[in-house]
Amino acid sequence: MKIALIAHDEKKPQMARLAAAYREILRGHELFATGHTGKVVADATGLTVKCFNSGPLGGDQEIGALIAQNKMDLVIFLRDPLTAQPHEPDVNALIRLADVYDTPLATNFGTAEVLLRGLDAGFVDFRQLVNGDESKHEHYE
Ligand SMILES: O=C(CO)COP(=O)(O)O
Repeated sequence: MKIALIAHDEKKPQMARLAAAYREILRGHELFATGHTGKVVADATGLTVKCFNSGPLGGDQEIGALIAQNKMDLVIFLRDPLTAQPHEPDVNALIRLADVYDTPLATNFGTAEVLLRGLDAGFVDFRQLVNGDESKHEHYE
C-alpha cells in the first residue's frame, strides 16, 4: 500500500511518536510525505520515505495529484486546527480529493491509530481491488 504522511509543524512531534509506535506496520508499505514531515518520519523510524516538496511549497498538491490518480491508498494528515496556514486551499483540496476517491484519511492522532490498526488487520485491502480496476477510476472521472 502507498501511505502519505503529513503533519503541520505543531503536530510533527505527534507524527514522530505515531510513526515510531507503528513502525512495524509502516515498514511493510511504501511511504510518501511532504518535505519536512518526511524527514521527521525517516529520523523517527529509519524507514525510507519518498519526500515531496514542503506543504506550503506545493507538497500537499503533489500528494493530492497521486490521490486524483487513485495512486494513494491511505493518508495520515495531522492537521493543526489552531494555526492559520498560508496554504489552506491546498490542505482543503487534498482532503476533498481523498473524499472524491474514497481514500482513507485520518486528520488526528486517534483516527490515525485506528486506521493503522485497520491497515494491519487487512481492512484497507479493498484499495487493491480499486487500484486494480481501471474502470473504477473512470467511474470517478
Ligand atoms: O504544511 C504541511 C502540510 O500542509 C506539511 O509540510 P511539511 O511536511 O513540509 O512541513
